[in-house]
Amino acid sequence: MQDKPSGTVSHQAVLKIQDLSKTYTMGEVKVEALKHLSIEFFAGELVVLLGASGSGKSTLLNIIGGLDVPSEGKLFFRGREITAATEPELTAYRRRSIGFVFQFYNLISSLSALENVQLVTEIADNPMPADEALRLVGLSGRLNHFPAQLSGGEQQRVAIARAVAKRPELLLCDEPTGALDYQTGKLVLEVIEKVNRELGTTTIVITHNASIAGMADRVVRLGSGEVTEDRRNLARLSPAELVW
Ligand SMILES: Nc1ncnc2c1ncn2[C@@H]1O[C@H](COP(=O)(O)OP(=O)(O)OP(=O)(O)O)[C@@H](O)[C@H]1O
Repeated sequence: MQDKPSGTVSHQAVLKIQDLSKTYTMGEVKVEALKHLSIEFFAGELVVLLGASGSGKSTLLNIIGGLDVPSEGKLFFRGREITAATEPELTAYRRRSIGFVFQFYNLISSLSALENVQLVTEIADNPMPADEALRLVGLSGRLNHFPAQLSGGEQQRVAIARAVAKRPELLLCDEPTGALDYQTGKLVLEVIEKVNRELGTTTIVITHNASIAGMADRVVRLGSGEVTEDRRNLARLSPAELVW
C-alpha cells in the first residue's frame, strides 16, 4: 500500500463541471459525446477515469484542458469560469495550468530529451529546470538522447517531464500506457504517481484498463457520456502492486 495519507487530497474543488454537454454534428448525424455531466475534482487527488470506447473520456479531458469547448454547460477552474474565457485567457489557462500527456508522446524528433522539455520551460512563468524535471522521471542519464534513441517508456517519461516542468496544477493523461508493454506501462504509472505524490499535482488518468483504478484516490466511470460510477479507494495501491 502507498503511504500517501488520504489527507493530502483537499476538499477544495479545483475543477467544477456543471451540466456539461458536448454534441458533435457531422452532416445529418449528431453524436452526444457528453450528456449533462456534472462533477468536481479536488486539489491533489489522483483520479482514474474509466469507460468503454466512445463513452466520452477524451472529450471530457479535452474540454477540461481547454482544447475543446462544450456545447452547453460550465467549467470552473479555481472559481474562474473557463467556459466564459476569452481566447487569450484560454491560451494562458492551457499554458500555465494544464499539463497534457497523450498515448503517443508527441516529442520533436530533432531535439534531445532536454531540449524537448526546454521548449516548455522557456515559455512558462515559473518552471522547474528541464534537467530537474527529467531527473524526477528517472531520466537524468538520458538528457542528450534523441527520441529515436529512447525506448517507448523513456519517451513517455520525457513527455511527462515536459508536462510537469511548468508546474501545472492539473496533469491530464489520456491513455498514457496505451502504447506500452506491461512492465514499461507500470514504470510510467509509477512516474505519474510520483508526480502526484511529490508535487501534489491534481491528476486525471484516462485508461481502458480497470486494473489501473487501484492506484487512484478516486475512480470515475463514464458510460454513454454520463458518470455511471464515482467512488473513492480506501487506500491507493502502488503501480508495482497492480496486476493485469
Ligand atoms: N471530433 C469529433 N467529431 C465527431 N464525433 C466525435 C469527435 N470526437 C469524438 N466523437 C464521438 O464522440 C463520442 C465520444 O468520443 P471520445 O473520444 O470522447 O470517447 P472515449 O471514451 O475517449 O473513447 P476511446 O476510449 O475509444 O478513446 C464517440 O462516439 C466519438 O465517435
